[in-house]
Amino acid sequence: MILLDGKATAAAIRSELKETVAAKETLYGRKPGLAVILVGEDPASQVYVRNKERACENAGIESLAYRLPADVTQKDVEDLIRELNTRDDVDGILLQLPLPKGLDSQTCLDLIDPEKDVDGFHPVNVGRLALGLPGYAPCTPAGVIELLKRHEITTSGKRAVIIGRSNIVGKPMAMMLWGYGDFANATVTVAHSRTPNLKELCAEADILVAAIGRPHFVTADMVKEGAVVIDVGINRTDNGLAGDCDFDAIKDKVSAITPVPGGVGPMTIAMLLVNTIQAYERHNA
Ligand SMILES: Nc1nc2c(c(=O)[nH]1)N[C@@H](CN(C=O)c1ccc(C(=O)N[C@@H](CCC(=O)O)C(=O)O)cc1)CN2
Ligand SMILES: [Mg+2]
Repeated sequence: MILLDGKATAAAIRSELKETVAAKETLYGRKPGLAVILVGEDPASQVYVRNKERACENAGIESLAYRLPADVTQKDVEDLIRELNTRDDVDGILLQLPLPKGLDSQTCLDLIDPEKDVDGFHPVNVGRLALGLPGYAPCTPAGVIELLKRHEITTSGKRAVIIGRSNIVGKPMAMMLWGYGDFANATVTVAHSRTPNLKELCAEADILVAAIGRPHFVTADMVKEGAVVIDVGINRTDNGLAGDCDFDAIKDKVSAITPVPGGVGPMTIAMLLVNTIQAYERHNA
């Protein structure tokens, strides 16, 4: 069994990026800039934003954090995005999700300049991904692809099952597994809470991606012998962080598996840096 160590892989990517940034900074005369908007006090979001700021700092990216109170108006968030769109020192803009109740995240995401949309959530970038055009891919599924690539796991001709159909993970993951650059060509099924015979379906998967948000949902009987299992779940339980997969029960059955923590999560942040540097290069082109 190969442990798909996202923490180590992300660290390797981050150190490669640090060199790229140092070289580009000399060329362009300024550091890349990432604006991060965090609204409210959600504890998990605070952790992720802090980790993003730290990762930026280590890579030589200027991070500009905007921490807004939970009772901020929709208009104030929108005005901030409009201002960041015009700023020359800001290459990437990200709005940490979820937003507190009462704020409309899609309206905010729609306002982000697609060229600065390093999360890949703007409809233009979603469309570009669907069409196989250059753009920004969402960081979590992009991190999964990068983790597979760096472990020389191919997907061509394989059967992939994704559990979960979110805009952040399930939908873009499907698009990327069936065709993303020179990678992919999997046959993809997107399953969800109303999929009949879910266990049997999952048990046919060569690649199983769990992104359903339920601790230890994927049990040994749902996993094919020798499958590659990608656990995207990060569930906070009384016993600490738990993935969507029952790691201990399935680890001896699989050929490769991501741990939680230390799997897909750190890759998400590494891919955010990749997208930000890409935005910086395009901005300076
Ligand atoms: N604007 C965005 N919002 C959200 C995204 C996103 O990509 N863009 N994804 C998730 C949260 N997320 C990044 O924002 C994220 C989640 C988890 C991790 C991570 O490194 N997890 C660690 C565990 C850390 C912990 O919780 O203690 C791990 O898995 O090892 C990074 C980023 C939703 N919102
Ligand atoms: Mg991200």
